[in-house]
Amino acid sequence: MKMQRINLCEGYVRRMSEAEEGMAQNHEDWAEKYRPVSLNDIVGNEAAVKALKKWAENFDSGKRAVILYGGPGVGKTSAALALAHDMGWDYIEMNASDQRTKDAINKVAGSASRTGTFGGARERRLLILDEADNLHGTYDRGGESAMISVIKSSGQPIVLIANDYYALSKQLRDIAEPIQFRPILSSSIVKVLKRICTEERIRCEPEALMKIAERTHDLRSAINDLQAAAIGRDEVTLADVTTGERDVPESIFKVIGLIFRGDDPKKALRAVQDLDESPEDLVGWVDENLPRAYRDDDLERGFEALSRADLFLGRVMRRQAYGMWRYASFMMVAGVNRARRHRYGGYPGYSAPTYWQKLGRARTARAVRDSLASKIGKYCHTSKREARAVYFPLLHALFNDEDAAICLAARLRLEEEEIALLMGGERSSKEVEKIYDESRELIEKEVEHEIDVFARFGSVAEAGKPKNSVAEAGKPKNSVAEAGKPKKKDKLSRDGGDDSCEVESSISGPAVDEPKNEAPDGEPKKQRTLFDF
Ligand SMILES: Nc1ncnc2c1ncn2[C@@H]1O[C@H](COP(=O)(O)OP(=O)(O)OP(=O)(O)O)[C@@H](O)[C@H]1O
Repeated sequence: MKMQRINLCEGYVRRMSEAEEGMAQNHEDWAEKYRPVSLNDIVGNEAAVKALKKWAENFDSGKRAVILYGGPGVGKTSAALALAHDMGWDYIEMNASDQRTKDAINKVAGSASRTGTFGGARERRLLILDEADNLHGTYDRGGESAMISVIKSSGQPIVLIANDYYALSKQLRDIAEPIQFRPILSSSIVKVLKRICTEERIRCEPEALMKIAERTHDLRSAINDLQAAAIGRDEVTLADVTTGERDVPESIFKVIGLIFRGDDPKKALRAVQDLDESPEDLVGWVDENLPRAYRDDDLERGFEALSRADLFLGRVMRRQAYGMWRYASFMMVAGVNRARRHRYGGYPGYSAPTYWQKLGRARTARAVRDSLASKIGKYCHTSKREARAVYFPLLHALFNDEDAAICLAARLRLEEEEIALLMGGERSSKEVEKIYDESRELIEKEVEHEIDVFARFGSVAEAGKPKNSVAEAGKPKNSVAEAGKPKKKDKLSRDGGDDSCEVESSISGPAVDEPKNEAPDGEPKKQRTLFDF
Protein backbone atom coordinates (compact mmCIF):
# COMPACT_ATOMS: atom_id res chain seq x y z
CA MET A 1 0.00 0.00 0.00
CA LYS A 2 1.28 3.41 -0.88
CA MET A 3 1.73 5.56 2.17
CA GLN A 4 0.15 8.96 1.96
CA ARG A 5 0.69 11.92 4.14
CA ILE A 6 -2.51 13.53 5.29
CA ASN A 7 -2.59 16.97 6.79
CA LEU A 8 -5.40 18.38 8.84
CA CYS A 9 -6.22 21.88 7.89
CA GLU A 10 -9.00 23.91 9.49
CA GLY A 11 -11.04 20.91 10.37
CA TYR A 12 -10.99 19.07 7.11
CA VAL A 13 -8.70 16.35 5.91
CA ARG A 14 -6.59 17.18 2.92
CA ARG A 15 -4.36 14.85 1.06
CA MET A 16 -1.18 16.47 -0.13
CA SER A 17 -0.72 15.92 -3.79
CA GLU A 18 2.54 14.50 -5.05
CA ALA A 19 3.31 17.86 -6.58
CA GLU A 20 2.76 19.72 -3.34
CA GLU A 21 4.88 17.22 -1.53
CA GLY A 22 7.64 17.68 -4.07
CA MET A 23 7.51 21.43 -3.67
CA ALA A 24 7.55 21.19 0.08
CA GLN A 25 10.62 18.99 -0.10
CA ASN A 26 12.46 21.60 -2.16
CA HIS A 27 12.01 24.05 0.66
CA GLU A 28 12.88 21.67 3.45
CA ASP A 29 15.65 22.32 5.85
CA TRP A 30 18.26 19.65 6.31
CA ALA A 31 16.62 18.22 9.44
CA GLU A 32 13.52 17.51 7.32
CA LYS A 33 15.48 16.46 4.28
CA TYR A 34 17.40 13.85 6.25
CA ARG A 35 14.55 12.58 8.37
CA PRO A 36 14.98 8.79 8.68
CA VAL A 37 12.68 6.76 6.47
CA SER A 38 12.91 3.37 8.15
CA LEU A 39 13.30 2.37 11.79
CA ASN A 40 16.72 1.02 10.82
CA ASP A 41 17.79 4.60 10.08
CA ILE A 42 16.93 5.86 13.55
CA VAL A 43 20.16 6.71 15.31
CA GLY A 44 20.59 5.59 18.94
CA ASN A 45 17.64 4.68 21.16
CA GLU A 46 17.87 1.02 20.11
CA ALA A 47 15.77 -0.18 23.05
CA ALA A 48 12.99 2.29 22.29
CA VAL A 49 12.96 1.39 18.61
CA LYS A 50 12.84 -2.31 19.48
CA ALA A 51 9.94 -1.79 21.90
CA LEU A 52 8.03 0.22 19.31
CA LYS A 53 8.50 -2.46 16.66
CA LYS A 54 7.43 -5.17 19.08
CA TRP A 55 4.27 -3.24 20.01
CA ALA A 56 3.35 -2.86 16.33
CA GLU A 57 3.99 -6.52 15.53
CA ASN A 58 1.90 -7.69 18.49
CA PHE A 59 -0.71 -5.02 18.12
CA ASP A 60 -3.68 -7.38 18.21
CA SER A 61 -2.78 -8.67 21.67
CA GLY A 62 -1.43 -5.51 23.29
CA LYS A 63 -2.43 -1.95 24.13
CA ARG A 64 -4.01 0.20 21.45
CA ALA A 65 -1.62 3.13 21.99
CA VAL A 66 1.96 3.92 22.84
CA ILE A 67 3.38 7.11 24.26
CA LEU A 68 6.77 8.06 22.84
CA TYR A 69 8.25 10.56 25.24
CA GLY A 70 11.56 12.36 25.64
CA GLY A 71 13.39 15.62 24.86
CA PRO A 72 12.97 17.51 21.60
CA GLY A 73 14.74 16.43 18.41
CA VAL A 74 15.70 12.92 19.48
CA GLY A 75 13.63 11.01 16.94
CA LYS A 76 10.16 10.41 18.43
CA THR A 77 8.18 11.69 15.45
CA SER A 78 10.67 10.18 13.04
CA ALA A 79 10.28 6.81 14.73
CA ALA A 80 6.47 6.95 14.47
CA LEU A 81 6.64 7.83 10.77
CA ALA A 82 9.31 5.20 10.14
CA LEU A 83 7.14 2.61 11.88
CA ALA A 84 4.26 3.36 9.49
CA HIS A 85 6.70 3.02 6.60
CA ASP A 86 8.16 -0.30 7.79
CA MET A 87 4.77 -1.81 8.63
CA GLY A 88 3.29 -0.62 5.32
CA TRP A 89 0.62 1.30 7.25
CA ASP A 90 -1.08 4.39 6.06
CA TYR A 91 -1.00 7.14 8.67
CA ILE A 92 -2.70 10.31 9.81
CA GLU A 93 -0.71 12.89 11.69
CA MET A 94 -2.28 15.51 13.93
CA ASN A 95 0.15 18.00 15.27
CA ALA A 96 -0.39 20.95 17.56
CA SER A 97 -0.91 23.33 14.66
CA ASP A 98 -4.04 21.36 13.74
CA GLN A 99 -7.08 22.08 15.79
CA ARG A 100 -7.47 19.06 18.04
CA THR A 101 -10.91 19.54 19.41
CA LYS A 102 -13.11 16.62 20.35
CA ASP A 103 -14.89 16.90 16.99
CA ALA A 104 -11.69 16.97 14.97
CA ILE A 105 -10.20 13.99 16.81
CA ASN A 106 -13.40 12.00 16.47
CA LYS A 107 -13.61 12.81 12.79
CA VAL A 108 -10.05 11.76 12.06
CA ALA A 109 -9.98 8.80 14.40
CA GLY A 110 -13.40 7.78 13.10
CA SER A 111 -12.16 7.81 9.55
CA ALA A 112 -9.11 5.86 10.67
CA SER A 113 -11.17 3.21 12.43
CA ARG A 114 -13.50 2.81 9.48
CA THR A 115 -10.58 2.12 7.20
CA GLY A 116 -9.51 -1.44 6.97
CA THR A 117 -10.49 -2.57 10.44
CA PHE A 118 -11.36 -5.95 9.08
CA GLY A 119 -8.77 -5.99 6.35
CA GLY A 120 -5.76 -7.32 8.23
CA ALA A 121 -2.55 -5.69 9.41
CA ARG A 122 -1.51 -4.25 6.05
CA GLU A 123 -4.61 -2.09 5.95
CA ARG A 124 -4.14 -0.49 9.29
CA ARG A 125 -3.95 3.22 9.62
CA LEU A 126 -1.69 4.71 12.29
CA LEU A 127 -2.91 7.81 14.09
CA ILE A 128 0.03 9.96 15.22
CA LEU A 129 -0.80 12.65 17.74
CA ASP A 130 2.18 14.96 18.16
CA GLU A 131 2.57 17.08 21.31
CA ALA A 132 0.03 15.05 23.22
CA ASP A 133 1.15 16.87 26.36
CA ASN A 134 -0.31 20.04 24.83
CA LEU A 135 -3.88 18.83 24.59
CA HIS A 136 -5.16 21.51 26.88
CA GLY A 137 -6.69 24.93 26.68
CA THR A 138 -9.51 26.30 24.61
CA TYR A 139 -7.83 25.63 21.28
CA ASP A 140 -7.89 21.88 21.83
CA ARG A 141 -11.00 21.90 23.96
CA GLY A 142 -12.15 18.39 24.85
CA GLY A 143 -9.21 16.90 22.94
CA GLU A 144 -7.81 14.77 25.74
CA SER A 145 -11.08 13.10 26.73
CA ALA A 146 -11.82 12.49 23.04
CA MET A 147 -8.41 10.87 22.67
CA ILE A 148 -9.02 8.62 25.66
CA SER A 149 -12.35 7.42 24.26
CA VAL A 150 -10.83 6.94 20.79
CA ILE A 151 -8.02 4.80 22.23
CA LYS A 152 -10.57 2.71 24.10
CA SER A 153 -12.89 2.22 21.14
CA SER A 154 -10.69 2.34 18.00
CA GLY A 155 -9.22 -0.77 16.53
CA GLN A 156 -6.37 1.22 15.00
CA PRO A 157 -2.87 1.78 16.36
CA ILE A 158 -2.25 5.18 17.95
CA VAL A 159 1.10 6.84 18.76
CA LEU A 160 1.06 9.74 21.20
CA ILE A 161 4.17 11.91 21.28
CA ALA A 162 5.11 14.00 24.29
CA ASN A 163 8.11 15.76 25.78
CA ASP A 164 6.85 15.48 29.32
CA TYR A 165 5.32 12.11 30.20
CA TYR A 166 3.90 13.36 33.47
CA ALA A 167 2.11 16.26 31.79
CA LEU A 168 -0.28 13.64 30.42
CA SER A 169 -3.26 12.72 32.58
CA LYS A 170 -3.05 9.53 34.61
CA GLN A 171 -6.00 8.15 32.69
CA LEU A 172 -4.14 8.56 29.41
CA ARG A 173 -0.93 7.12 30.86
CA ASP A 174 -2.80 4.07 32.12
CA ILE A 175 -4.22 3.05 28.77
CA ALA A 176 -1.06 3.48 26.67
CA GLU A 177 2.35 1.82 26.73
CA PRO A 178 5.20 4.25 27.55
CA ILE A 179 8.40 4.20 25.50
CA GLN A 180 11.18 6.57 26.46
CA PHE A 181 13.52 8.24 23.96
CA ARG A 182 16.81 9.33 25.49
CA PRO A 183 19.33 12.01 24.46
CA ILE A 184 21.63 10.98 21.61
CA LEU A 185 25.34 10.41 22.15
CA SER A 186 27.76 12.88 20.56
CA SER A 187 29.50 10.09 18.64
CA SER A 188 26.18 9.10 17.01
CA ILE A 189 25.41 12.73 16.18
CA VAL A 190 28.81 13.09 14.51
CA LYS A 191 28.05 10.09 12.27
CA VAL A 192 24.79 11.68 11.08
CA LEU A 193 26.48 15.04 10.47
CA LYS A 194 29.26 13.35 8.50
CA ARG A 195 26.77 11.62 6.25
CA ILE A 196 24.94 14.89 5.62
CA CYS A 197 28.23 16.62 4.72
CA THR A 198 28.97 13.88 2.21
CA GLU A 199 25.50 14.14 0.66
CA GLU A 200 25.71 17.93 0.49
CA ARG A 201 29.28 17.78 -0.83
CA ILE A 202 30.64 19.93 1.93
CA ARG A 203 34.10 19.40 3.35
CA CYS A 204 33.93 19.36 7.11
CA GLU A 205 36.73 19.26 9.62
CA PRO A 206 36.04 16.37 12.04
CA GLU A 207 36.76 18.72 14.93
CA ALA A 208 34.04 21.05 13.69
CA LEU A 209 31.49 18.23 13.66
CA MET A 210 32.59 17.13 17.10
CA LYS A 211 32.22 20.68 18.38
CA ILE A 212 28.65 20.89 17.04
CA ALA A 213 27.78 17.48 18.46
CA GLU A 214 29.17 18.25 21.90
CA ARG A 215 26.99 21.30 22.24
CA THR A 216 23.75 19.31 22.20
CA HIS A 217 22.13 15.89 22.60
CA ASP A 218 19.43 16.87 20.17
CA LEU A 219 19.96 15.77 16.62
CA ARG A 220 17.67 18.34 15.11
CA SER A 221 19.55 21.29 16.57
CA ALA A 222 22.90 19.70 15.65
CA ILE A 223 21.73 19.41 12.02
CA ASN A 224 20.42 22.98 12.14
CA ASP A 225 23.75 24.22 13.50
CA LEU A 226 25.61 22.42 10.75
CA GLN A 227 23.34 23.91 8.11
CA ALA A 228 23.70 27.40 9.58
CA ALA A 229 27.50 27.07 9.54
CA ALA A 230 27.51 25.65 6.00
CA ILE A 231 25.27 28.20 4.28
CA GLY A 232 27.32 29.88 1.59
CA ARG A 233 30.35 27.65 2.09
CA ASP A 234 31.87 24.53 0.61
CA GLU A 235 33.77 23.84 3.75
CA VAL A 236 33.03 24.01 7.45
CA THR A 237 36.01 24.42 9.71
CA LEU A 238 36.39 24.41 13.47
CA ALA A 239 36.92 28.17 13.26
CA ASP A 240 33.54 28.59 11.51
CA VAL A 241 31.86 26.70 14.28
CA THR A 242 33.69 28.39 17.14
CA THR A 243 33.35 31.83 15.51
CA GLY A 244 29.72 30.96 15.29
CA GLU A 245 29.75 30.40 19.02
CA ARG A 246 31.18 33.81 19.67
CA ASP A 247 29.28 35.87 17.11
CA VAL A 248 26.17 33.78 16.71
CA PRO A 249 25.12 32.47 20.08
CA GLU A 250 21.90 31.32 18.46
CA SER A 251 21.78 30.02 14.94
CA ILE A 252 19.25 31.54 12.60
CA PHE A 253 16.99 28.53 13.15
CA LYS A 254 16.98 29.06 16.89
CA VAL A 255 16.32 32.77 16.51
CA ILE A 256 13.45 32.08 14.13
CA GLY A 257 12.13 29.66 16.77
CA LEU A 258 12.34 32.40 19.42
CA ILE A 259 10.40 34.77 17.17
CA PHE A 260 7.63 32.33 16.28
CA ARG A 261 7.42 30.18 19.38
CA GLY A 262 9.03 32.22 22.17
CA ASP A 263 7.11 34.04 24.87
CA ASP A 264 9.62 36.81 25.39
CA PRO A 265 10.06 39.34 22.55
CA LYS A 266 12.98 40.96 24.38
CA LYS A 267 14.86 37.68 24.37
CA ALA A 268 14.26 37.32 20.64
CA LEU A 269 15.48 40.89 20.05
CA ARG A 270 18.62 40.25 22.08
CA ALA A 271 19.34 37.08 20.10
CA VAL A 272 18.85 38.94 16.82
CA GLN A 273 21.39 41.58 17.83
CA ASP A 274 24.12 38.94 17.97
CA LEU A 275 23.04 37.17 14.83
CA ASP A 276 25.23 37.40 11.77
CA GLU A 277 22.33 38.28 9.48
CA SER A 278 21.49 41.67 8.06
CA PRO A 279 17.93 42.98 8.66
CA GLU A 280 17.32 42.49 4.92
CA ASP A 281 18.20 38.82 5.20
CA LEU A 282 16.29 38.32 8.42
CA VAL A 283 13.11 39.78 6.95
CA GLY A 284 13.43 37.15 4.19
CA TRP A 285 13.68 34.37 6.77
CA VAL A 286 10.66 35.63 8.71
CA ASP A 287 8.65 36.12 5.53
CA GLU A 288 9.46 32.62 4.32
CA ASN A 289 8.58 30.84 7.54
CA LEU A 290 5.67 32.88 8.85
CA PRO A 291 3.03 30.91 6.88
CA ARG A 292 4.48 27.67 8.26
CA ALA A 293 4.44 28.89 11.85
CA TYR A 294 1.16 30.86 12.12
CA ARG A 295 -2.36 30.36 10.95
CA ASP A 296 -5.50 32.40 10.34
CA ASP A 297 -5.66 35.74 12.18
CA ASP A 298 -2.19 35.24 13.68
CA LEU A 299 -0.85 34.99 10.17
CA GLU A 300 -2.64 38.16 9.16
CA ARG A 301 -1.28 40.10 12.14
CA GLY A 302 2.19 38.63 11.57
CA PHE A 303 2.28 39.87 7.99
CA GLU A 304 0.96 43.25 9.08
CA ALA A 305 3.95 43.60 11.43
CA LEU A 306 6.29 42.34 8.74
CA SER A 307 5.01 44.81 6.18
CA ARG A 308 5.79 47.62 8.62
CA ALA A 309 9.30 46.26 9.05
CA ASP A 310 9.61 46.30 5.28
CA LEU A 311 8.52 49.95 5.15
CA PHE A 312 11.30 50.89 7.52
CA LEU A 313 13.84 48.87 5.56
CA GLY A 314 12.76 50.75 2.43
CA ARG A 315 13.32 54.04 4.21
CA VAL A 316 16.76 52.95 5.35
CA MET A 317 17.65 52.25 1.72
CA ARG A 318 16.13 55.37 0.25
CA ARG A 319 17.17 57.89 2.87
CA GLN A 320 20.16 56.08 4.28
CA ALA A 321 18.52 56.60 7.65
CA TYR A 322 20.23 53.71 9.39
CA GLY A 323 18.58 54.61 12.67
CA MET A 324 15.42 53.12 11.20
CA TRP A 325 16.94 49.64 11.20
CA ARG A 326 16.05 49.56 14.86
CA TYR A 327 12.33 49.97 14.06
CA ALA A 328 12.52 47.44 11.23
CA SER A 329 14.11 44.88 13.55
CA PHE A 330 11.58 45.63 16.24
CA MET A 331 8.63 45.06 13.93
CA MET A 332 9.99 41.89 12.30
CA VAL A 333 10.99 40.35 15.64
CA ALA A 334 8.85 41.69 18.50
CA GLY A 335 5.96 42.67 16.21
CA VAL A 336 5.73 39.23 14.66
CA ASN A 337 6.20 37.54 18.03
CA ARG A 338 3.37 39.55 19.61
CA ALA A 339 1.09 38.90 16.63
CA ARG A 340 0.64 35.34 17.87
CA ARG A 341 -2.44 34.76 19.99
CA HIS A 342 -2.67 30.99 19.64
CA ARG A 343 -0.35 28.30 20.81
CA TYR A 344 1.30 26.13 18.20
CA GLY A 345 3.45 23.13 18.86
CA GLY A 346 5.75 20.98 16.81
CA TYR A 347 8.55 22.06 14.56
CA PRO A 348 7.24 23.55 11.33
CA GLY A 349 10.45 22.81 9.38
CA TYR A 350 11.94 26.26 8.96
CA SER A 351 13.93 26.93 5.86
CA ALA A 352 16.02 29.59 4.17
CA PRO A 353 14.19 32.15 2.00
CA THR A 354 12.80 30.37 -1.03
CA TYR A 355 14.06 32.95 -3.47
CA TRP A 356 17.62 31.90 -2.67
CA GLN A 357 16.71 28.31 -3.40
CA LYS A 358 14.51 29.16 -6.37
CA LEU A 359 17.36 30.87 -8.07
CA GLY A 360 19.53 27.98 -7.05
CA ARG A 361 21.93 30.34 -5.44
CA ALA A 362 21.65 30.06 -1.70
CA ARG A 363 25.34 29.42 -1.63
CA THR A 364 26.42 31.63 -4.47
CA ALA A 365 24.40 34.52 -3.11
CA ARG A 366 26.21 34.17 0.19
CA ALA A 367 29.54 33.71 -1.51
CA VAL A 368 29.03 36.83 -3.65
CA ARG A 369 27.91 38.79 -0.62
CA ASP A 370 30.91 37.62 1.39
CA SER A 371 33.43 38.36 -1.33
CA LEU A 372 31.93 41.83 -1.84
CA ALA A 373 32.03 42.48 1.91
CA SER A 374 35.63 41.33 1.99
CA LYS A 375 36.65 43.68 -0.87
CA ILE A 376 34.94 46.63 0.74
CA GLY A 377 36.28 45.65 4.15
CA LYS A 378 39.84 45.55 2.85
CA TYR A 379 39.45 48.85 1.07
CA CYS A 380 37.78 50.67 3.93
CA HIS A 381 39.73 48.93 6.70
CA THR A 382 36.67 47.56 8.31
CA SER A 383 35.21 44.17 9.17
CA LYS A 384 33.08 42.20 6.71
CA ARG A 385 30.15 42.53 9.02
CA GLU A 386 30.48 46.31 9.18
CA ALA A 387 30.96 46.42 5.43
CA ARG A 388 27.66 44.62 4.99
CA ALA A 389 25.78 46.59 7.58
CA VAL A 390 27.05 50.08 6.77
CA TYR A 391 28.66 50.14 3.34
CA PHE A 392 26.27 47.94 1.37
CA PRO A 393 23.34 50.37 1.66
CA LEU A 394 25.66 53.32 0.99
CA LEU A 395 27.12 51.72 -2.10
CA HIS A 396 23.66 50.65 -3.20
CA ALA A 397 22.68 54.33 -3.19
CA LEU A 398 25.91 55.37 -4.94
CA PHE A 399 25.31 52.81 -7.65
CA ASN A 400 22.28 54.81 -8.78
CA ASP A 401 24.78 57.06 -10.47
CA GLU A 402 26.32 55.25 -13.40
CA ASP A 403 29.65 57.09 -13.38
CA ALA A 404 30.10 56.54 -9.69
CA ALA A 405 29.18 52.91 -10.17
CA ILE A 406 31.83 52.45 -12.87
CA CYS A 407 34.52 54.14 -10.80
CA LEU A 408 33.67 52.17 -7.70
CA ALA A 409 33.47 48.91 -9.59
CA ALA A 410 36.93 49.63 -11.02
CA ARG A 411 38.41 50.65 -7.74
CA LEU A 412 37.05 47.67 -5.86
CA ARG A 413 37.68 45.34 -8.81
CA LEU A 414 34.09 44.12 -8.67
CA GLU A 415 32.82 41.13 -10.59
CA GLU A 416 29.49 41.19 -12.42
CA GLU A 417 27.59 39.36 -9.66
CA GLU A 418 28.91 41.80 -7.08
CA ILE A 419 27.81 44.76 -9.19
CA ALA A 420 24.39 43.14 -9.63
CA LEU A 421 24.12 42.65 -5.88
CA LEU A 422 24.88 46.31 -5.23
CA MET A 423 22.35 47.35 -7.82
CA GLY A 424 19.80 45.41 -5.82
CA GLY A 425 18.34 43.53 -8.76
CA GLU A 426 16.61 46.72 -9.89
CA ARG A 427 18.53 47.04 -13.13
CA SER A 428 18.65 44.92 -16.22
CA SER A 429 21.54 42.57 -16.75
CA LYS A 430 22.58 44.81 -19.67
CA GLU A 431 23.16 47.72 -17.33
CA VAL A 432 25.19 45.51 -15.02
CA GLU A 433 27.22 44.29 -17.97
CA LYS A 434 27.84 47.84 -19.16
CA ILE A 435 29.11 48.96 -15.77
CA TYR A 436 31.30 45.88 -15.56
CA ASP A 437 32.75 46.38 -19.07
CA GLU A 438 33.46 50.06 -18.52
CA SER A 439 35.03 49.41 -15.16
CA ARG A 440 37.32 46.86 -16.82
CA GLU A 441 38.27 49.43 -19.46
CA LEU A 442 39.10 51.83 -16.69
CA ILE A 443 41.26 49.26 -14.98
CA GLU A 444 43.06 48.57 -18.28
CA LYS A 445 43.72 52.28 -18.73
CA GLU A 446 45.07 52.37 -15.23
CA VAL A 447 47.43 49.50 -15.96
CA GLU A 448 48.58 51.10 -19.22
CA HIS A 449 49.13 54.32 -17.35
CA GLU A 450 51.17 52.55 -14.69
CA ILE A 451 53.30 50.86 -17.34
CA ASP A 452 53.78 54.16 -19.09
CA VAL A 453 54.78 55.92 -15.89
CA PHE A 454 57.05 53.08 -14.92
CA ALA A 455 58.73 53.08 -18.35
CA ARG A 456 59.34 56.79 -18.17
CA PHE A 457 60.64 56.51 -14.66
CA GLY A 458 62.89 53.62 -15.70
CA SER A 459 64.41 55.49 -18.62
CA VAL A 460 65.14 58.47 -16.45
CA ALA A 461 66.77 56.35 -13.81
CA GLU A 462 68.83 54.50 -16.41
CA ALA A 463 70.12 57.80 -17.72
CA GLY A 464 72.03 58.05 -14.48
CA LYS A 465 70.18 61.05 -13.21
CA PRO A 466 69.85 61.47 -9.52
CA LYS A 467 66.54 59.92 -8.49
CA ASN A 468 65.18 63.05 -6.88
CA SER A 469 65.84 65.26 -9.84
CA VAL A 470 63.96 63.47 -12.58
CA ALA A 471 62.25 66.72 -13.37
CA GLU A 472 65.53 68.01 -14.66
CA ALA A 473 65.63 65.28 -17.29
CA GLY A 474 63.47 67.43 -19.43
CA LYS A 475 60.26 65.75 -18.37
CA PRO A 476 57.35 67.86 -17.31
CA LYS A 477 57.94 68.27 -13.62
CA ASN A 478 54.43 67.58 -12.52
CA SER A 479 53.81 64.31 -14.28
CA VAL A 480 57.15 62.71 -13.52
CA ALA A 481 57.02 63.77 -9.95
CA GLU A 482 53.54 62.30 -9.66
CA ALA A 483 54.75 59.11 -11.25
CA GLY A 484 57.49 58.67 -8.78
CA LYS A 485 55.53 59.45 -5.70
CA PRO A 486 54.72 56.40 -3.63
CA LYS A 487 51.01 55.42 -3.47
CA LYS A 488 50.13 58.56 -5.36
CA LYS A 489 46.56 58.88 -6.67
CA ASP A 490 46.51 58.89 -10.46
CA LYS A 491 43.63 60.68 -11.98
CA LEU A 492 42.21 58.90 -15.02
CA SER A 493 39.66 60.52 -17.25
CA ARG A 494 36.97 58.38 -18.76
CA ASP A 495 36.19 59.02 -22.39
CA GLY A 496 38.01 62.30 -22.14
CA GLY A 497 35.10 63.73 -20.16
CA ASP A 498 35.18 65.87 -17.07
CA ASP A 499 34.01 63.13 -14.83
CA SER A 500 36.91 61.25 -13.49
CA CYS A 501 37.73 58.41 -11.25
CA GLU A 502 40.80 58.07 -9.13
CA VAL A 503 42.34 54.67 -9.18
CA GLU A 504 45.02 54.06 -6.64
CA SER A 505 48.34 53.27 -8.25
CA SER A 506 50.42 50.65 -6.61
CA ILE A 507 53.65 51.88 -8.12
CA SER A 508 56.11 52.81 -5.50
CA GLY A 509 59.08 54.88 -6.35
CA PRO A 510 61.75 57.11 -4.96
CA ALA A 511 61.06 60.22 -3.00
CA VAL A 512 60.66 63.22 -5.21
CA ASP A 513 59.88 66.85 -4.72
CA GLU A 514 56.24 67.35 -3.80
CA PRO A 515 54.51 68.53 -6.95
CA LYS A 516 52.10 71.37 -6.99
CA ASN A 517 49.10 70.04 -5.18
CA GLU A 518 46.62 70.78 -7.89
CA ALA A 519 44.91 68.98 -10.73
CA PRO A 520 45.74 69.82 -14.34
CA ASP A 521 42.69 72.07 -14.51
CA GLY A 522 44.09 74.12 -11.65
CA GLU A 523 41.58 72.88 -9.06
CA PRO A 524 43.12 72.08 -5.70
CA LYS A 525 43.63 68.35 -5.56
CA LYS A 526 42.38 66.38 -2.59
CA GLN A 527 42.33 62.71 -1.82
CA ARG A 528 38.93 61.21 -2.49
CA THR A 529 37.11 58.63 -0.48
CA LEU A 530 34.08 56.51 -1.23
CA PHE A 531 31.99 59.30 0.24
CA ASP A 532 33.00 61.68 -2.55
CA PHE A 533 30.99 59.76 -5.11
N1 LIG B 1 17.32 9.37 16.37
C1 LIG B 1 17.40 10.03 15.22
N2 LIG B 1 17.91 9.43 14.13
C2 LIG B 1 18.02 10.09 12.98
N3 LIG B 1 17.63 11.37 12.81
C3 LIG B 1 17.10 12.01 13.86
C4 LIG B 1 16.96 11.37 15.11
N4 LIG B 1 16.43 12.24 15.96
C5 LIG B 1 16.24 13.38 15.31
N5 LIG B 1 16.66 13.26 14.03
C6 LIG B 1 16.68 14.35 13.06
O1 LIG B 1 16.03 15.45 13.68
C7 LIG B 1 14.82 15.79 13.02
C8 LIG B 1 13.76 15.99 14.06
O2 LIG B 1 13.50 14.75 14.70
P1 LIG B 1 12.06 14.37 15.27
O3 LIG B 1 10.99 15.24 14.66
O4 LIG B 1 11.88 12.91 15.10
O5 LIG B 1 12.27 14.76 16.76
P2 LIG B 1 11.26 14.64 17.96
O6 LIG B 1 11.91 13.83 19.01
O7 LIG B 1 9.91 14.21 17.49
O8 LIG B 1 11.22 16.17 18.43
P3 LIG B 1 9.99 17.07 18.95
O9 LIG B 1 9.63 16.55 20.29
O10 LIG B 1 10.59 18.45 19.02
O11 LIG B 1 8.91 16.97 17.94
C9 LIG B 1 14.54 14.65 12.07
O12 LIG B 1 13.93 15.12 10.89
C10 LIG B 1 15.90 14.06 11.79
O13 LIG B 1 16.52 14.74 10.74
